[in-house]
Amino acid sequence: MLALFRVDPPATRSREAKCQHAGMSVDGYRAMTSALRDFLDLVATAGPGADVDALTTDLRRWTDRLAPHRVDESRRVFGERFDLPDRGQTMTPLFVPRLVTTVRAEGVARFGEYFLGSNGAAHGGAVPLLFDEVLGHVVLARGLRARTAYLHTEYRAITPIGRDLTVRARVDRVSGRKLFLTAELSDGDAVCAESEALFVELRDGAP
Ligand SMILES: CCCCCCCCCCCCCC(=O)SCCNC(=O)CCNC(=O)[C@H](O)C(C)(C)COP(=O)(O)OP(=O)(O)OC[C@H]1O[C@@H](n2cnc3c(N)ncnc32)[C@H](O)[C@@H]1OP(=O)(O)O
Repeated sequence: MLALFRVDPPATRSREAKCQHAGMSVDGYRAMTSALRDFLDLVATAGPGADVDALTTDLRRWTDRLAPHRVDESRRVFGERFDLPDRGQTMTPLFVPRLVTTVRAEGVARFGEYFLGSNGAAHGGAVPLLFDEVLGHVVLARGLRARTAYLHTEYRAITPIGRDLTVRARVDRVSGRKLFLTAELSDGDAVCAESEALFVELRDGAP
């Protein structure tokens, strides 16, 4: 999981600068992570006939191409593209925000095949991953540096793979540095999962 950082104009500028420095256009980076999501979904769905040896050779070649570009965390782009709906990362299920305010967030979520647990249901660990992401949007919109202290998830029904789902999150209560939030994931009228979380605003100097 990631720590949250204040989103303000200087931070945004530095993120844009990171991409320019890396020679990555806005559209180019978006297309790359989208292609990577598609690839991961297809890896997950591949049957025994897939040409695994050739793919492994190709993948190894791409890995070797990327290896010299490794940079320290402060200069990385993955997950730092706050101008893109998925932050330019593939670690979490897709979340496309429709609305993000300081008190709530709402959007469309989709679990690709990559997140399958079994029998059409998303992996149980992927559901809180989505909630943490969505709640993170609300906390970030408040301009806070905060971290998840707990995230309790109740699984009400299976979370289906490959469908557009609705996810909603809200701030229920604030007490000093503590933010109590709740979130809900639904498939049409059916609630798939609910979550209660505590985010704690970091003390000055906390890593
Ligand atoms: C443009 C928009 C883009 C949006 C992008 C979105 C990006 C999304 C990115 C994804 C986002 C992902 C985000 C992530 O995933 S963040 C990564 C996952 N989380 C962590 O790694 C956190 C690890 N833990 C810590 O760092 C510390 O323990 C924290 C910072 C949480 C508190 O340590 P700190 O030393 O600061 O505080 P304190 O210990 O004095 O406690 C303070 C108060 O809190 C209460 N308390 C603490 N813990 C618990 C607990 N477990 N249950 C109940 N209560 C708890 C405590 O009793 C006390 O209450 P009170 O006595 O004051 O009443």
